[in-house]
Amino acid sequence: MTMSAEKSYDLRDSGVLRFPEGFVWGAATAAYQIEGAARDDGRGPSIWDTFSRTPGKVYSGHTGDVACDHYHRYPEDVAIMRDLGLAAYRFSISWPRLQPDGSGPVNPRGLDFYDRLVDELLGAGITPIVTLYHWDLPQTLEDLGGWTNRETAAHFADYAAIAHGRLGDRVETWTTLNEPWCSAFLGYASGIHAPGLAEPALGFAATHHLLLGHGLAVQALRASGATKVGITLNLAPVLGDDVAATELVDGLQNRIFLDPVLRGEYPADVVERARRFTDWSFVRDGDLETISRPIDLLGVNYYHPQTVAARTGEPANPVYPGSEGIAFGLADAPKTAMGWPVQPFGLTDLLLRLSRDYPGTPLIITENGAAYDDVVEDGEVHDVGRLSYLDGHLRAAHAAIEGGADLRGYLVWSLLDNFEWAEGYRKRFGVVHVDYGTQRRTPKDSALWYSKVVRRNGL
Ligand SMILES: N#[N+]C[C@@H]1[C@@H](O)[C@H](O)[C@@H](O)[C@@H]2O[C@H]12
Repeated sequence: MTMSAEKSYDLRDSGVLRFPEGFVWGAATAAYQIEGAARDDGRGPSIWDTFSRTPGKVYSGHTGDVACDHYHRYPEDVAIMRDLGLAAYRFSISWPRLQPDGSGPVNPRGLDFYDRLVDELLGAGITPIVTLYHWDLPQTLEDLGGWTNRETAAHFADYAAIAHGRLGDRVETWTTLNEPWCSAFLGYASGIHAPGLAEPALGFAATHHLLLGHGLAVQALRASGATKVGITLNLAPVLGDDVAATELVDGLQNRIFLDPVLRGEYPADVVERARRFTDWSFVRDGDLETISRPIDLLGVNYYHPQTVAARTGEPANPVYPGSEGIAFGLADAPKTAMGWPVQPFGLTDLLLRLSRDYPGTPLIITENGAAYDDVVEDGEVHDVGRLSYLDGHLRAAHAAIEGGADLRGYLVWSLLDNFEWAEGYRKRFGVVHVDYGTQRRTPKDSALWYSKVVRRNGL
C-alpha cells in the first residue's frame, strides 16, 4: 500500500471530487464472519464458536460454521474484487486456525490457507492488509482467563510473529487489533459479545491486556521485519449539550484507547471515574511504554456519532460502565437497518479531531458501511440506501482531507454480506449480496457504483 506523503493537491477537477493520488481504495472482512470451515484443516474452536452455540446469544442460533464459505470460495471472491477494481483487501487471520490452542503448536494447514489467499490477492493486483485479531480468541486461552489474563497478551505477540514470519515477505501492512473496545466492553463488561461476561471490572482489565497485546505484537512484528504496523479503533464523535455526559462517553469510547496508544497514558478522568470498578492494579511498570510503541497508521472504523444527554434516573448503559444518568441514541436522523443514525458529518468531525488531537499518525478508514434489508430482483440488488450512505460518507472523508486530515485510504465494510455477530445473518453490510442457501454472490448496485468511484479516484 503506497502511503503517499503528498499533502497539497487540487481535489476538485471538473466537478469531480478527486481523492489524492495513491489513495487506497478497498474492502474489508473478518475471518469468523466469512470463512466458515470452522472445523476444517485443524482449526481450533474460538470464543465465537462457543458463544454462537450458547442459546439466546446470537439471533436464531446462527453460527460461523459455514458463513460465506470463503475458506473454499476465496478465488471467486478475489476475482470479484479484481473485477470491481479494488486496490486493497483488509482481512483478518483466524488465530485458532494458526494455533488451535492459542499457543504452542502451529497448524500448517491454517498457515497454508493464508498463503494461498495472499498469493491469490497479489496475483489479482490487490494489496493485502492483515488484521491479526478480529475477535476470534482461541477458546483454550479464554478457558485460562482470556483477555482478563495478562498472559494472553504475550501469546498474542507470539502468534503475530508466526503470522508475519510466514506472510511478511508478501504482506506489508499489518494491524494488530480490530476494535478492542468491542472485545473489552461488549465481550467482558456487558455480555453482548463473546465470551459473554458482564462485569465492568473485567472490561477494564481486558482493555489493558488487549492494549498490552497490541504493544507486544508491534514489537514482535518489528523484530520480524514489519514496516507498516497499526491498530484499528472504532471511534465516534460524542454529541450532546451536557459536557459531563459527553466527556464521560468520549473517554470510554475513544480516549481510553487513543491516549495509551498515541500518548502513552490513560486519560486521567477515565482512570478516576473507573476506580469504582477497578483499582487498575493490572497496569504494571513499563506497560504504557510498550503500548505506545510508535505505529505507522491508525485504522479508523466509523459508522455513526454517539448522541447523548443527561437524564436523571437513567440506568447505566452496560457498555459504558458508570454512565448512570446518561441517555443514549438520541440522534434525529435517518437510520440504517441496525438503527444507527446516518450522519456523515461525524466522519469529517472525527478525522479532523484525530488530526488535531493526535497529529502525526496517518489515518486509513478501515471500515465504513451500512446494513440495509436487501432484496434480489431479477439478479440485481438496488441498494439505494447503502449507496447513498457510502456517497455521503465519502464526501465527508473528502471534506476532512480538504481540512488537512492525513487520510490515506478507505475500505468499505463489507465486501460480502456476512455473519453479523449477535445479529447473525439477518443484517447485511455487504456491497456484494450472498445467498447463504446457494452461496451465490451478487454485486449490489452499491458495488457497481463503488467500482466507478475507485476507477475515477473520486465522486
Ligand atoms: N456491527 N457492525 C458492523 C461491523 C462488524 O461487522 C465488524 O466486524 C466490526 O469490526 C465493526 O462493527 C462493525
